[in-house]
Amino acid sequence: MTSSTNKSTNLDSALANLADIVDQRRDAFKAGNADPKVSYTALLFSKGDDGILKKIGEEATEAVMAAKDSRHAQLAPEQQKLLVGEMADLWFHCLIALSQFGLRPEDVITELESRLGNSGIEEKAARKAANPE
Ligand SMILES: N=c1c2ncn([C@@H]3O[C@H](COP(=O)(O)OP(=O)(O)OP(=O)(O)O)[C@@H](O)[C@H]3O)c2ncn1[C@@H]1O[C@H](COP(=O)(O)O)[C@@H](O)[C@H]1O
Repeated sequence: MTSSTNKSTNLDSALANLADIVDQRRDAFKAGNADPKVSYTALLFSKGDDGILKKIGEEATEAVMAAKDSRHAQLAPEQQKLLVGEMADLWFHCLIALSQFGLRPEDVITELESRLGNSGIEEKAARKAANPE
């Protein structure tokens, strides 16, 4: 597996390039120029909000199950490979959802970057204090 000190790919550009393909498929599908029988991406867009969001739930569950399997197998390489595959499926379907809602992975990266250095514990405590139930 790739370590954080051995980054062979540019994460930003990899996600942006895939999002470009997804957006192109979305626009082509809307224009009647992408066939859901040929393009899996077009097939997802043909299912609309509910179909796309349902798929994220399914892929998230598959990723959780793969992670449990990998832990059970003490992170054996074959199980780790399956887990990476399931996480890739989940990320891909998240890109489809972002596209469906007119958003980009850059929006998510900007949000994550804005949180850098902010303690999650402190952020949650401040939110609770501002909105006590
Ligand atoms: N990155 C992906 C990608 N990742 C996953 N998938 C598809 O997502 C689906 C995963 O869903 P499932 O888990 O339900 O698949 P499954 O396990 O085969 O099905 P089940 O047995 O669980 O029912 C599979 O059909 C995968 O092929 C993807 N399909 C497309 N892409 C990218 O999107 C581009 C455009 O794809 P098309 O629109 O199909 O041309 C491709 O060139 C790729 O770069």
